Amino acid sequence: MSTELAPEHMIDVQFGRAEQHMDRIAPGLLELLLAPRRTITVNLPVELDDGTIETFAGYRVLHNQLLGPGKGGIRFHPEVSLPEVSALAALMTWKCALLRIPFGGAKGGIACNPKQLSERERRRLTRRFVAELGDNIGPYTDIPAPDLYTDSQTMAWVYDTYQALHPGENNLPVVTGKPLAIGGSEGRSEATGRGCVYAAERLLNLGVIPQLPSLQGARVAIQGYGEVGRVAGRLLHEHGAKVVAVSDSRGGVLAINGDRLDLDALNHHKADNGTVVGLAETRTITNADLLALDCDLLIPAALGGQVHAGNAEAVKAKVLVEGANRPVTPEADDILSARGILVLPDILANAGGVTVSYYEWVQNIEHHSWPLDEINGRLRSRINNATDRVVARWRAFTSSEKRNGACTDLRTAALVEALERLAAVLEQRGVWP
Ligand SMILES: NC(=O)C1=CN([C@@H]2O[C@H](COP(=O)(O)OP(=O)(O)OC[C@H]3O[C@@H](n4cnc5c(N)ncnc54)[C@H](OP(=O)(O)O)[C@@H]3O)[C@@H](O)[C@H]2O)C=CC1
Ligand SMILES: O=C(O)CCC(=O)C(=O)O
Repeated sequence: MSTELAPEHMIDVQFGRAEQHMDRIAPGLLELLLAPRRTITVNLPVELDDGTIETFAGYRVLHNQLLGPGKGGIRFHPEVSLPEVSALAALMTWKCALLRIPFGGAKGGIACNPKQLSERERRRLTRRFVAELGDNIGPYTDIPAPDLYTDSQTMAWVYDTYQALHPGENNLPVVTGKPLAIGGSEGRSEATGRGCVYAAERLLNLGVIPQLPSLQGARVAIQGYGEVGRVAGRLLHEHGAKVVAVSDSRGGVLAINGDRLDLDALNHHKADNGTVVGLAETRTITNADLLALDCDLLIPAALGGQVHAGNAEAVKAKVLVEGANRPVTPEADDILSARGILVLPDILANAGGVTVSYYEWVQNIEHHSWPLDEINGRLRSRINNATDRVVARWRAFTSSEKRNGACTDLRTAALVEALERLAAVLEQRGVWP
């Protein structure tokens, strides 16, 4: 892997860029906001359906608990590694601080190919992972949730395994993103895609791109057609935008004549064929083509490191909305910024998921459930508030900071906003003893 794509490089550079704007906190304490508090590696022997045993590596990183229990998803993917999970855990700390959610950051993952495992194998793998983690997760210490290639069913297995090991307690808040019947929240499965749309809408409404004042008529391309990309596409369509192209791991489709895709037909096609490729009235394109399409909004909603120094010059969108975690490298950030292309950063754009996870956690503790309208209303006001603060800080970056070469993009503004909150809490709490 090139240095540019290394997860620790991305996080270090992003953090360093924010640090240049912060003078209130001692350097030693600032480092505490970068380094993970605890990393766990477990080896998970699992019996496959054919009776053979395979051992999988699993990771859980607790990055920081300054604001509350660690919080973050569990992903299943062949490229899961400890550096990647650590970087994603740091993003969770910064995301929760930015959204003013009383959680710290954490992340987990298992290096596996979920598409080659049966449902029973994935269930055994999940149960073994939770059993190995033991008391290193808990309702008030470290709370998992869904991420790439995990879903509400996976979270039901997490809950059930933890509950079996800790009988007699209210363990519902140990994991979020559960099915509704097992203490899940209304709106959680849609929340990340919905949050992307709310953040993008607010950004445009704040007038940051005069020639694109709203989502109405905006041409959108989406990389990744899973939980995040699919929901973002549908809601953008409902807001009057035109989804012209989407992709998944097998390739992409572009509406013929640049017209909008028929999303109902697309969903049926994906359900029947396992891919978006081959939808009627479309032209097949590659993922590389999709990232370079002439459109207003580009939403990377799949893997990290997709927009990099090698392809950032080809991007033609006016705004990138980071549905995925860390899809744009720092080197690409520089290129996009120099070309006047805005990047709505992951810690804001995809924060809808953890926001509604927080609501699920509160509902579980209160033994209560809130209606969907209330959840979506709370989500919208929290995303709007965070977007307003990020844009205000971005606008306040002075010309002297720009002259001195400090990074003054939306990502840096969001990170400074998050780190200043963490730094203030760190100072108030004091360093033990
Ligand atoms: N779920 C959540 O609540 C949150 C998710 N995120 C981030 O959003 C991103 C997507 O997550 P989510 O939607 O939940 O995941 P899903 O597993 O539901 O969907 C992932 C999608 O990405 C596609 N994909 C995988 N590999 C590639 C590739 N190489 N090129 C193009 N597309 C690819 C998949 O294709 P295929 O369908 O062919 O497998 C699938 O359509 C991740 O980065 C995740 O960390 C961030 C915050 C919260
Ligand atoms: O919902 C959550 O708690 C975390 C979601 C997540 O992993 C993320 O925002 O990247």
